[in-house]
Amino acid sequence: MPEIQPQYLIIYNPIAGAGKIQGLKKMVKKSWSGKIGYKWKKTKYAGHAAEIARKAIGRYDAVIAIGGDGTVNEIAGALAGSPTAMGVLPKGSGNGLARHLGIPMELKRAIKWMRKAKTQPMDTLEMNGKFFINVAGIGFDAHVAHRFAKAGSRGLHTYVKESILAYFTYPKKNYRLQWNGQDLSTKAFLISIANSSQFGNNAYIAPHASVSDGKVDVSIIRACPIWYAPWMGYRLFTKSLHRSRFYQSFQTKEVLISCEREEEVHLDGEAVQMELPLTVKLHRGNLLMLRR
Ligand SMILES: Nc1ncnc2c1ncn2[C@@H]1O[C@H](COP(=O)(O)OP(=O)(O)OP(=O)(O)O)[C@@H](O)[C@H]1O
Repeated sequence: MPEIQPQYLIIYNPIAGAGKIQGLKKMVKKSWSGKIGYKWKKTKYAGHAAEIARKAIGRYDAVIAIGGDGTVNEIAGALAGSPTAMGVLPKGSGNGLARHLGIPMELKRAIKWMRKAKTQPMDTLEMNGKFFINVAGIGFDAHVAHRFAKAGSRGLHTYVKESILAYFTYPKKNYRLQWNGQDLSTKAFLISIANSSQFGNNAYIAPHASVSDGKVDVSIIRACPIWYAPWMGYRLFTKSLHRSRFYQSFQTKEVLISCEREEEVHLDGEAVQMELPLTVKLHRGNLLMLRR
């Protein structure tokens, strides 16, 4: 008896990462022909990936995002709670979720990797009712996300430049966090709410996070002296932030975060303005993700 082929819808974001990729369709054809049935759709504007994914529910076995964390956020938000699975072929600048899931960063290898991937439930999150799947934050990283959105150019180079420029003037703020009957007031540089372990580019903000443990990792980076900042950077990229005395974290299903004034936040790296307080809620296992 011939095997039934799974049917995938590929959603391709042409502006993610470094832009157009030569020979992409050929790579998929060569690797998936006879094994996976698929159709292509290209996004035309921000928000388009979510619209396409919503229409694919029940019509395809999985929707595959070719893009970065912004594209993943849109598609995951549309598919969460549905029986249609999702897969990621990384093409962004940071690719935080794809890296956490161990998906090869080279597209050709990732396409081949996807052939043997199986669906597994993973957790998703919301902040004040807005969906996110990888990492959200308030404080310095959110401020950089807002600067990046206005910068006029994209890519890692712009991100690093905006981070350095912002670092010297960014004021630390007082936050209050409430979870599971606990109450913490602290002056912080940033607070991250992480489903996966990293922002992207192997910057591990929550070294021990799992996307399927039913818990979100809340990481607090406290104000540290300026001479210590390069060491914190080293710890971020070597998965050892938890060893720093300026780092604190806890795991929870829900958390309430208050701050002195209206705040810039980011959801999966996208700049968003939100009213305070921030209420974060986790939805256990409500997205089927293609993993190995
Ligand atoms: N055709 C398009 N024109 C303009 N914007 C688009 C288009 N298609 C998608 N977008 C938007 O592009 C933005 C960036 O995409 P994405 O986040 O996937 O890439 P990236 O920023 O390079 O990667 P990462 O988030 O991993 O760093 C998303 O917010 C998405 O909504």
